[in-house]
Amino acid sequence: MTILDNITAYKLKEVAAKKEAIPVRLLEKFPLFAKETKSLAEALRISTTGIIAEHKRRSPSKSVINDKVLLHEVVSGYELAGAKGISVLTDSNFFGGSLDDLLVAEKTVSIPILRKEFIIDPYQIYEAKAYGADAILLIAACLSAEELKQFSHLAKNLKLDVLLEVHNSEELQKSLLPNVDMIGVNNRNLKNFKVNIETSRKLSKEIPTDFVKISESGISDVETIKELRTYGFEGFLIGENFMKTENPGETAKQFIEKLR
Ligand SMILES: O=P(O)(O)OC[C@@H](O)[C@@H](O)c1c[nH]c2ccccc12
Repeated sequence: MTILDNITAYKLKEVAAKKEAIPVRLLEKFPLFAKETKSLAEALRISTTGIIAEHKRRSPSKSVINDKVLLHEVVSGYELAGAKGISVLTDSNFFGGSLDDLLVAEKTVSIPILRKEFIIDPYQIYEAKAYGADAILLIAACLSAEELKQFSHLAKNLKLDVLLEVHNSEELQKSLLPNVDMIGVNNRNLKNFKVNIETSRKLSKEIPTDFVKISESGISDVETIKELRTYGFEGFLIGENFMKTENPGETAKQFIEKLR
């Protein structure tokens, strides 16, 4: 069993319980369900820096990253720093996040927000919308080609942007779908947590230009970003490098200034 298998097995149980507590027809009545969403893909396309800054308290690979800072201070700091999108981890069991985090982020910033979650059921896409997300993450390693198709179609119907995450060519081949806006190459292998930026360089050539290319995980210096831009990447998802410091917003600000 890999950690990803553990997480998805846990998610199946979690989602079954949630569906009982708040069925989709109730989610559809949440005030934020009617909110007009903002496109993360568009925001990245017109940006010269392209940073998506992530709020992440802990992770299975690093345990605690930062549980002292307040989410609203982190995300407002990220926005002020010039981030083009905010990623909020909503998984509680493995990452210490919650849907309340998403609500607080939505109240705090006006840039697009990505719900970072292990989505294994369409229910979670309705939930993302009800709690104020503008975009969702789909992970090719957790889903079949048919599920990727169905889930991205549903997200588009709900006016949510789709970031589809891949880690190898095989996953990429089933991910080039019409309702996908952004392809994210995860430099971290979710099966063993090893980080290798080469994954982005290698897969970049196989991603058609109609998708916004995003490089995710393990990015800690601006030189890497400048280099990855030459491979066509327009978005860069950064969590730990900001979160591990006392003032993530300030760290992001100094980082983004060096990119301008
Ligand atoms: O903290 P990092 O190494 O900068 O990585 C951020 C982000 O890419 C990472 O948290 C992530 C990428 N894909 C995921 C899927 C699930 C949970 C987390 C992730």
